Amino acid sequence: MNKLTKALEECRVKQEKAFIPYIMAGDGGLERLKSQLLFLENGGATAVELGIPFSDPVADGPVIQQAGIRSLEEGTTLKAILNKVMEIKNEVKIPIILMGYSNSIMAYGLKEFTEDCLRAGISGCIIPDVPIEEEKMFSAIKTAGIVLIRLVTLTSSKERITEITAGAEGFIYAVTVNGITGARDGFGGDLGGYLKKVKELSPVPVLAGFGISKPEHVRDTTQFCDGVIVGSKIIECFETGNEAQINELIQASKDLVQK
Ligand SMILES: O=P(O)(O)OC[C@@H](O)[C@@H](O)c1c[nH]c2ccccc12
Repeated sequence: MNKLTKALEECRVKQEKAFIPYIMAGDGGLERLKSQLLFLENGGATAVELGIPFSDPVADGPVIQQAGIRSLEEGTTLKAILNKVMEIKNEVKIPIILMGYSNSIMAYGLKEFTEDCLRAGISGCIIPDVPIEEEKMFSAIKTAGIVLIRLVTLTSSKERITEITAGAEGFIYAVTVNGITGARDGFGGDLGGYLKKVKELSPVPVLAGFGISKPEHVRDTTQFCDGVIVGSKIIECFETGNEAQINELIQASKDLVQK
């Protein structure tokens, strides 16, 4: 079974919510990657979403854009990221999901990308600018047993959510805001209703992401779904040396909540 799917299944059995932190590969240099991944693994994260820095990141807010710029200035390339993951894969056990825009993968070459991902033990990919209609172009990734994570948004209709969740693998990424990534104080609208709707339709776990930055956000959202993804806040904590706050966020996902 795919390592990510297995980790999510273990959360379900333990009645815990999944917690997936996002970090930008190469932010602070790729030498930092191993210690960051091990810190997150030891803190109890379920998996890690590892960002590929890109010059034109359409969905990224200021914190992630800046992290991407720092990483590019370090000279980080997708090749170097995959080589680094390959090098540390026996020490880092946590499933890794690569997150990047389609251009980076196309430029690398799909076949070579898939082979290198397999060698590096990558469990999943998130390619947010690829709608399901174009997923076929990336089917080599799926065929290799690496899950392609699909996203739904607040503006997706019930019909669209039904199409997206049918045949979904790994988990469904339920975007919780209309906008770009970044910490926010709270969420508008009927977030609970939206997450419940996605959960009802999805055959795989549903994880909420975008704007989650406080333990109460984690608790508020996980009442209605199977876990969370936190990016900007994690990047900020690593940058300011406030790692304790990362552990608090992860712990919030382990507080048992009644569904
Ligand atoms: O940073 P936030 O608001 O906590 O959101 C998670 C997000 O950063 C991460 O999953 C992500 C980074 N870039 C993306 C682009 C599209 C979808 C998701 C992402």
